[in-house]
Amino acid sequence: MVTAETVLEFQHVSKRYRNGVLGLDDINFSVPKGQFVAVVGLSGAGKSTLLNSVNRMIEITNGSVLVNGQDVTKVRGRKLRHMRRQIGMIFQGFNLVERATVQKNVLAGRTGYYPTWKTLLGWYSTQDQALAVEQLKKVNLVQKLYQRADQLSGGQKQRVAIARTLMQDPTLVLADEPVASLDPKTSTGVMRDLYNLKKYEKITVLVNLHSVELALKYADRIIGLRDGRIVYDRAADQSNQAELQEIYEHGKE
Ligand SMILES: Nc1ncnc2c1ncn2[C@@H]1O[C@H](COP(=O)(O)OP(=O)(O)OP(=O)(O)O)[C@@H](O)[C@H]1O
Repeated sequence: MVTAETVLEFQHVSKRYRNGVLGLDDINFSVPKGQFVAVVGLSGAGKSTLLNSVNRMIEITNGSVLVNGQDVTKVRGRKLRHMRRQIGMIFQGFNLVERATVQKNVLAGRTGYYPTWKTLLGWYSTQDQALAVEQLKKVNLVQKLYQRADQLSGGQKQRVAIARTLMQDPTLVLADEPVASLDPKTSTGVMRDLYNLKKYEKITVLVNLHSVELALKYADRIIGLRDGRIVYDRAADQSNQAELQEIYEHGKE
């Protein structure tokens, strides 16, 4: 049921790819405001398909996805652009403009608020430039403001991506394997920054993770996928490693 506090809701969502593969098979769940959800499962279980169906990077074939009560499958044009502003995305590969400065990369998060010609010319208000500094402070990277992105470590790049997302002022952040290419210590730092989005900004976070250990450590709730279906959905503090292991058994692989 959708309440005023529900940020994300999947209602009977299925996705069949053109080759016949059922990426998602009747997915139902809702996420209240400020919850940190980890989605775990084997490679090919449907985690990316699930995440990408929220901001319409893929089109679902059945059901509805609601963000803040609005059915994302029904919005077009300006409304779609507006809806996408509410959804921040964090990727495994960071998706920064490597040759641009940290400042430019963070300001790019504001793109949805400007006409395209202004962003192409790099015209951002002084207010937004100050905001970029504020966001970088939150991820402890303000000292890198004028450094080029390609000079940063993987962990620093992901934190720039988090600051960029904050510029959007999102209500929901989706992170697809955000720490998959980082070492364990750096991963912990990035996970903590994601956790802080929930803690200090009350942002709802949905993160695809390979690591059950990280899911148990940072998430409020763990959703397990297998062959496109939800096979596990429980609070993290009521979960244990042995039960979670079940998600990884009996799969196709
Ligand atoms: N564009 C596509 N066309 C056809 N089938 C696809 C496509 N993308 C994904 N699939 C299939 O859909 C299923 C779910 O894939 P998905 O990438 O969502 O899984 P995942 O859990 O994110 O895996 P990984 O961790 O490897 O990214 C898999 O069987 C996959 O092969």
